[in-house]
Formats: sequence, C-alpha cells, structure tokens
Amino acid sequence: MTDTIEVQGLVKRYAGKAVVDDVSFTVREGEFFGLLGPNGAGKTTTLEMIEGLRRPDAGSVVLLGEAPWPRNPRLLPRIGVQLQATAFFDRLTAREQLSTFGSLYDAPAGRVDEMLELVGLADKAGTQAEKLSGGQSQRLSIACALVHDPDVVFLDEPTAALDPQARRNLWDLLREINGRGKTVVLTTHYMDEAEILCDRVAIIDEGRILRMGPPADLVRGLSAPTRISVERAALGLDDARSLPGAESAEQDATSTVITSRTPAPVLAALAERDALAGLQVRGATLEDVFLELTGRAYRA
Ligand SMILES: Nc1ncnc2c1ncn2[C@@H]1O[C@H](COP(=O)(O)OP(=O)(O)OP(=O)(O)O)[C@@H](O)[C@H]1O
Repeated sequence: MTDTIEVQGLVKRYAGKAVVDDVSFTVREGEFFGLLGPNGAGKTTTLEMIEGLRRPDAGSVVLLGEAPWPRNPRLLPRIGVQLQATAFFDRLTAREQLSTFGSLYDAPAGRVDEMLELVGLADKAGTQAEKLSGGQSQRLSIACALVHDPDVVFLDEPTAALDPQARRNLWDLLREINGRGKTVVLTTHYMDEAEILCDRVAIIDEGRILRMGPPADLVRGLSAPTRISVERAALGLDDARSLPGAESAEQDATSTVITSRTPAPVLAALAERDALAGLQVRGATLEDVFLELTGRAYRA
C-alpha cells in the first residue's frame, strides 16, 4: 500500500506557543484514519495544514505526492474537505448546493443525484439548506465534499452536536464512503466514534501525538483492569473483595463492581457462588488509554 499522506515534524505556533508541536504520521491509501483528542488539542490546525489551508511554521506535508502549501491547484480536484463550520450558499436547495459545488469541478450531471442518494437526502433535494436538520445539513456538507469524486476526504468533527441516532446514521455513511475506496481522515473528540470507525487513530493532546495505532491495539497494550459488575443483592462488598483475582470492589445503589486484571478466576468464583445475576463485563476502552497517558480523565 502507498502512503497518501506523509506528515513530518509539523509545528504551528500562535503567540509563541506551539498548538501543533512536532506532529508526524502517515496515512495509507484507503485507510480510515482518526485524529482523536479533546477540544483545543490541535486537531483542526493539523488538518488544515494538511489540506493546505494554513501554513506550517515547521515540518512538511506530502499529500498525494504533492506539497499542499502554498495552495496547490493540482490537489483541489483530488481532495474533499468538510470544514467544522459549514457554509452553504444562501437560499439554494440541497440539489442546487451540490450542483454548484459540482460545476466547479466539472462533475458529471448524474453525480448530484447519486450523492443525494448516497447521503440519504434524495427526498430533501428541493429543500433549502438552512431548513435542514443538524444531521441532514452535515450529510449535505459531506456530499459537497464528495461531489467531484476525490481520492481523499477530510472531515472535521462531522458528528459534533448531533443526537446519538443521527451520529450512528452518519457513521454508516462514513463507512460506506471508506468502503468505496476513499482514504478518510477524520477528527473527533468522541472516543467511541474513533474506536468504531477508524483503522488507526492518533491520540492528540496539547499539540502532541501521545499514541498511535489501531484502537484495539492501543487498548490491548494497556494494563487497564476489567470491570465486572453484578447485582448488588447477589454479592456483598466483603465477599467481592475476597474473590480470587479481585483487586478492588465497590458498590453503588444497584451494583457491586469488581476490578480485576485476571477476570477468569473472578468469573469462575462468581459462577461457583451462583452470583452472576445482572453480570456485565467491561474491558478497557480508549478512555482508559487517555487516562493512562495523561493522568487525567478524558473530558471532550
Ligand atoms: N488562528 C488562531 N489564532 C490563535 N490561536 C489559535 C488559532 N487557531 C487555533 N488556535 C488555538 O490553537 C489551539 C488548537 O486549536 P484547534 O482548533 O486546532 O484544536 P482542536 O483540537 O481542533 O479543537 P476543537 O475541536 O475545539 O476545534 C487552541 O488553543 C486554539 O485556541
């Protein structure tokens, strides 16, 4: 596989402070890559330097074999960009918005309807963009980024401010786009989103990449414990603490929760005592990775 994006030693400073601080990574052709981090971590700044919208203070970017800065017209037909704040043309319908974007790149006539279909807006083709819901409007902006059939798509927080159902619907769409062979680079502050969608993620905080890899590998590389919970009535606190393999235990109003790095003997002991009512087992997540790397809980 070839590298579609190569970022080396990227730095951006504002008022003397590095908000992107020596960031390096590569994205392979066809990959779904995520920049994951809390607000203000430097995700948008990094993305916009790759897109050629901001000038790096140091470091280099090679995108599809080209330098994106200063603005490189050879790249424009090959990349699709969805910015965090979507701007549509005033009073145009969804179809007209798409035709306008498409005409900038000589997109074939059928593309507009194909895109409306892809993003699930065929029945809203005649609706003015400002009358679309949050989720529909995000879908339209993704369609606008795709209408000229680019090789690489950049999406900056595409699901921010959407309700859970709209986010899930958008995830299906993003998978479909990646399934069509597009390289997708996404920024998000949602851990679950990165975990579910991305082939690889870079966890970024205060301008630096803390860790990078497939989400499952990052989680597996941790020594974070498993949490096993059962109904409170099924197991008392002292009993829970004395189970083989239990590191600690606590109770809330409804559950007894046991923390363990060797869950097998805990589960066996619970089965032996017939104390499995309401059993839930939760392994480590990317939130635990962030906690281990930064020493603080993840707050997007
Ligand atoms: N043009 C600018 N001038 C000064 N500071 C800026 C500018 N753009 C961004 N910053 C600062 O750089 C830091 C990183 O911002 P950036 O937008 O890249 O973060 P982010 O991870 O994308 O977060 P968010 O999701 O909130 O946009 C922030 O502290 C922000 O205030």
